[in-house]
Amino acid sequence: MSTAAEYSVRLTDTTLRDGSHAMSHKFTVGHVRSTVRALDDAGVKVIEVTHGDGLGGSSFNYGFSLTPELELVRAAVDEAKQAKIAVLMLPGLGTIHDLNQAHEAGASVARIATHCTEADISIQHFQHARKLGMETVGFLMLSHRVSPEELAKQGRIMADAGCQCVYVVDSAGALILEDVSDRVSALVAELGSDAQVGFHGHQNMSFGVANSVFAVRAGARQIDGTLVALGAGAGNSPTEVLAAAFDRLGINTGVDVQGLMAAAEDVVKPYITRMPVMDRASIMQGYAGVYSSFLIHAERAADRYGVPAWKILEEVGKAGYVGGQEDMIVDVAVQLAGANA
Ligand SMILES: CC[C@H](O)CC(=O)C(=O)O
Ligand SMILES: [Mn+2]
Repeated sequence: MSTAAEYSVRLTDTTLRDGSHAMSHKFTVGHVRSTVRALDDAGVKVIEVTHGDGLGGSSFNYGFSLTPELELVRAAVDEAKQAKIAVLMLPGLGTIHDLNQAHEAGASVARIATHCTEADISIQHFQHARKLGMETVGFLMLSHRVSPEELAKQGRIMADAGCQCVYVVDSAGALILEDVSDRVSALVAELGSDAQVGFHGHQNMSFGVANSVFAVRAGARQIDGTLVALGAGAGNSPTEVLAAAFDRLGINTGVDVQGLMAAAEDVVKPYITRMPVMDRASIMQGYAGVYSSFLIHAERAADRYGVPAWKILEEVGKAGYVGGQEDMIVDVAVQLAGANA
């Protein structure tokens, strides 16, 4: 293992994508411009801007965006002086057509996300993004659901398709320390120089930053965060804390730590309508291994059917539902309400 001073890591900020879940997809062009300006000035190299569920996510099932996402992407591209603008896409929810439009709007990084056992559905999207000249990142979501060895095999599928960095995505905030480093190490061993490895953490059990340190020490070279932890579930690893902690550990990120603290405090905090919190429902997501973006859906179902959100999420965890099965949350709530009656 190398010493901390040898590490160099690229931070990707996804306040304007994962944070969209916590904002009920109500970002405005003004939010995007002020956030991109602050992140760009602080030296963050990649800024993700999309509906919380990726390109094409604005829908009845996932929640409608207040502002069309291409308008937000264009504003971000216009505002950024040095940062690349990234978009996220889940094959099936978004299509190649959406990717083309995002590219035309100026996005230069394509982040393609699949469930951790379904990497094969991303092949044509990586191939296409590379043809467009975009940088590519692969998201293996709910990474806690499979062993490090299985995750590495899925990463190999993405890398062979043209993915340049495969992420261990802790969508449920369920991974704890060595759970992360074991997965990152397995991917690093499998991918070698074919692709980098990244880590995307959630705070449901408060491990986002510590897990990111473990990821870096195991060889991850791209790390995600959001300002003020704004994101699904109890939120993401806070970018400003990642920057400060990495700086103290001698992990080079090239960002302005004070600038990010100011961005969090003065730019993002004032517009947050719902602060990410570790409460019974979000902690249950980490504990039971439930997709973080299910939180708001579970809270709505809880209000409607009179059963606690944490209980719905506990049952959703037992059932093992994955992203895309949001409608099953209502089903679980109805069952619980029926059992209570
Ligand atoms: C839209 C997919 C999801 O929110 C991606 C992600 O950030 C995660 O799985 O944590
Ligand atoms: Mn996330």
